[in-house]
Amino acid sequence: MARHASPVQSLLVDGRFDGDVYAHEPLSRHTTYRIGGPARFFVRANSVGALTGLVDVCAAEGTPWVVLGRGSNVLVADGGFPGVAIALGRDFRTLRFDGDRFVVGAGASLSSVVQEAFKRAIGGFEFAVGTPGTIGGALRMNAGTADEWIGQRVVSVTTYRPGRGLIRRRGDEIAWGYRVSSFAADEVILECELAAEAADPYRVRDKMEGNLARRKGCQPLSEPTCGSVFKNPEGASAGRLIEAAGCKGAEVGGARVSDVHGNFIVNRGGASAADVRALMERVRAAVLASAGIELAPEVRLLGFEEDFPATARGVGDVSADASADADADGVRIGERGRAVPSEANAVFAGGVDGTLAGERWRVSDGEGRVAFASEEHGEDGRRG
Ligand SMILES: NC(=O)C1=CN([C@@H]2O[C@H](COP(=O)(O)OP(=O)(O)OC[C@H]3O[C@@H](n4cnc5c(N)ncnc54)[C@H](OP(=O)(O)O)[C@@H]3O)[C@@H](O)[C@H]2O)C=CC1
Ligand SMILES: C=C(O[C@H]1[C@H](O)[C@@H](CO)O[C@H](OP(=O)(O)OP(=O)(O)OC[C@H]2O[C@@H](n3ccc(=O)[nH]c3=O)[C@H](O)[C@@H]2O)[C@@H]1NC(C)=O)C(=O)O
Repeated sequence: MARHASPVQSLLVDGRFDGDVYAHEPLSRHTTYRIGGPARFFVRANSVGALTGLVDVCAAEGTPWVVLGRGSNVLVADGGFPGVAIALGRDFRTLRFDGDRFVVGAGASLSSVVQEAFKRAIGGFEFAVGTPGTIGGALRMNAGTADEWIGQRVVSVTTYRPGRGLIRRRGDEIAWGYRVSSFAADEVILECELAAEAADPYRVRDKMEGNLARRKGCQPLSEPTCGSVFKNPEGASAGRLIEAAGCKGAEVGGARVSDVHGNFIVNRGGASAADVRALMERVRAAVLASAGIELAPEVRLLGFEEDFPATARGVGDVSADASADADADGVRIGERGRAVPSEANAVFAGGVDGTLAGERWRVSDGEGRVAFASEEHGEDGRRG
């Protein structure tokens, strides 16, 4: 080990760290856009202990870190990300049916839940058919359509926040808005329970087939994209505005505004992040000029030095975004439950036992700090 290794490096090069560690890993390998420069470290954390130990060390050391799902809604800068990009491995990929609910690890794919619901004739997940990404990403973004979103199905979510520990909230204690939720910026979603209600299997199948056919008809699903680039402005459609502004087919380098759907920018092969970003700016300016509407990005930008203009309010800070929206627009968020300070929701504080990622664990003190009762993994996530 290098003499001057930082605590983060020491942890990651330790052979007992429960996960896979890649130094200078190109994030283009981990995004659906196939775009993005290297992360200083790309880490697949396989257990709760490994994950919490890692984010604690990053937070203490001031090393930037981010949690990625399938990279389906992110544009990573060509220069990469100078910190630790964390993906959720083994223990976070679980999916269990528990009578009236699914218990799902945040690293499981959204589509695995949709398929399991289909097999068991459970309704309420048909809207997500064909939607990429993990459950963690879906909860963070409150994935969905205009009428249905994942937050509606949430019974509870368990998260980890450095300095606060494990937090479990009921679904109605979380603010769910349009493509936004009230989790704090440094909160990692670990696991959730989703309501599973029996439904007519034929209706489930028909609804899924209808949604998939509609999506195939109007989205460039076979090309590398990040899904919708911009959020729909209140009462309007970003795709329609972009088409009306004459931007369909516009290109910068290898990036092109899809001919199929105006709100998709496709990587035609070899597009750089700078190409996509420049095209986003061009589209934003064109819509502002033609319709007087400022489009805000739905895609998350990672590793860029300058914020995209419309993200100036709380970049990457969904909780700031959500509470601001909740105040400004009680209909979209407020009526579905306001965010409650996380301290009030640390239901496991005080030593209450629970299960997480299939292991028994408990919280050791009233501060919400975690200590694992698990025999398999120690407190710092290293194999015993
Ligand atoms: N309808 C559609 O066709 C499409 C929908 N999508 C949706 O976009 C979302 C992207 O999912 P995915 O590819 O997994 O995510 P990404 O890898 O794209 O990550 C996007 C952001 O999600 C947050 N995130 C991901 N996992 C976690 C976690 N466990 N805990 C906390 N935050 C997390 C991070 O936000 P932060 O930076 O704030 O930490 C991250 O920057 C999904 O909801 C997907 O369904 C994406 C493309 C198309
Ligand atoms: C793709 C994503 O989510 C999608 C999700 O798949 C679909 C499924 O209902 O609904 C949203 O798209 P959307 O609002 O663009 O839905 P669409 O039905 O395709 O378009 C809305 C309206 O705009 C029109 N439209 C769309 C594109 C276009 O180039 N021109 C146009 O006129 C359509 O004809 C339709 O009347 C989500 N996008 C946003 C920003 O909310 C994503 O999150 O990444």
